[in-house]
Amino acid sequence: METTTLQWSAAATATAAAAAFYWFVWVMGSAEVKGKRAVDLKMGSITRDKVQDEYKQYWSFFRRPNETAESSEKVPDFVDTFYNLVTDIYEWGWGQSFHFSPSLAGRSHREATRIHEERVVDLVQARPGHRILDVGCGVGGPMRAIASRSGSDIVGITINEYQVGRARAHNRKAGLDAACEVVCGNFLQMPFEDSSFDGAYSIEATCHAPRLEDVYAEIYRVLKPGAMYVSYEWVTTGLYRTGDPAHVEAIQGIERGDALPGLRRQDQIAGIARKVGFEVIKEEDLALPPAGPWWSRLKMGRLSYYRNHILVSILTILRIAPKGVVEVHEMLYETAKHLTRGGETGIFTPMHMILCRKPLAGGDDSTTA
Ligand SMILES: C=C(CC[C@@H](C)[C@H]1CC[C@H]2C3=CC[C@H]4[C@H](C)[C@@H](O)CC[C@]4(C)[C@H]3CC[C@]12C)C(C)C
Ligand SMILES: C[S@@+](CC[C@H](N)C(=O)[O-])C[C@H]1O[C@@H](n2cnc3c(N)ncnc32)[C@H](O)[C@@H]1O
Repeated sequence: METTTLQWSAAATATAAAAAFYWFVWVMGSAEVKGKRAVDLKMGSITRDKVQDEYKQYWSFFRRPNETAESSEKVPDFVDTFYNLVTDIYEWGWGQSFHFSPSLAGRSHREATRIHEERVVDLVQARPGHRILDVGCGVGGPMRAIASRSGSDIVGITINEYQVGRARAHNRKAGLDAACEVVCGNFLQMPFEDSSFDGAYSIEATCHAPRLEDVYAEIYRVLKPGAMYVSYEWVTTGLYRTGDPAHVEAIQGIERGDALPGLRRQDQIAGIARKVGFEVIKEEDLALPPAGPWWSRLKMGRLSYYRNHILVSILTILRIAPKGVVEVHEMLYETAKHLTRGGETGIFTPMHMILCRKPLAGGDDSTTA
C-alpha cells in the first residue's frame, strides 16, 4: 500500500475513533432527561479527593441494620452524604424526579412520572394562592410539575445543600423561580412557623426518617387546621416474611443502597399518622393492579447500566470523574437489583399512599382548608 493511502486510512480510523468516543461520552452518556452529562458528574458538595472516603464512611454506616438511639441521630448527616454521592448520577441516569411511578400502557416514563406527581394536586386540593410544602424535595422535579399544574406556591425543603443549588437552577430555567422556593434544612426540625402551610406532600422522602412520627409531627405542626397532607411511603407489604432469607436480603439491600434507617411495615403508617393528630382520609398502595409494574423501568435499564459502568470507569481513568464514582455506581446497580426483586415478589412498595388532614380547631373535621 502506498504511504499516502496508509496515512489516509490511519487518519480516517482516528477520526472514527474520536467520533465514537464523543458519541459514547457526550451523546449516549448524556442525561436521559435534560442537562446532566457523564462528564459533569461532580458528587455534590464533596471535594474530589474526599469522594472515595465519604463513600466508605457511608457504606460502613448503612451496611448493616443499626437501631441504637445514637446511630439514629447520625442518620440525617449520612443521608446528606448519600445525596452528595448520588444526586448527579440520579439526574444523569433517571432525570429530575427522584422517585418511581406505576408504568402506564402507551405512556413514556416521563409522562407516567408527571401523572404520578400531578395526582398530588387533587389530593391536597392545591389551588392558586395556596402555599404548599414539599417535604424532601430533591432537585425539584415534582415541585415544578405541581406548581405548574396547580398555580400554587411551593416551598421545598431538602437536607442536601447541593440539591438546593440544582433545584434553584432548574426552577430558574423553567421560569418557575417565583412560584418555587427551596430551603436547605432538616425535615425533623423545619425552619417554618406553626400553621403556615395550606397543604403538604412528601414523595419517597420520609422513609429516610429514623422515626416516622417525628417527621409527621413536624408536618402536622406547620400545616393550617383543615389542610391536607399526602405521602408516598416506602414500606414492606404483608407478603414480607422476616424468616425468609431471600426476602431479608432484598429488603436489607434496599435499605443499605438507599440510605434508609429501616423500612416500616405498610400496616404501621396510618397508626403513626393518627398518633401525631392527623385524621386519615385514605390509604392505597398505588403499585397494585391495574397499575403497571413500577420496577419495569429498572429492568429495562440493564444495558444502559453496563454502558454507564464503562463510561464512569473511563472517565475516572481520565480523571474527569473523581475516584469513588465507580464504587457508588456499582452500589446503585446492586440496589436496582434488590429493588426489582422487592417489586417482583411484592414484598415491597415505594408508593404506599396515605392522605391525611389536620383537623379543624374545635374538632369540626367536616370541611377542608
Ligand atoms: C426514593 C429513592 C430513590 C429512588 C430512585 C430514584 C433510585 C433508586 C435506585 C436508583 C438507580 C439505580 C441504578 C442506577 C444505574 C446503575 C445508573 O447507571 C443510572 C442511575 C440508576 C438507574 C439509579 C437512578 C435512581 C434510582 C432508580 C430512595 C433513595 C429513597
Ligand atoms: C428520594 S429523594 C426524593 C426527592 C423528591 N421528593 C422527588 O421525588 O424527586 C429524598 C429526598 O429527601 C430528602 N431528605 C432526606 N432526609 C431528609 C431530612 N432529614 N431533612 C430534609 N430532607 C431530607 C433528601 O435530601 C432528598 O431530597
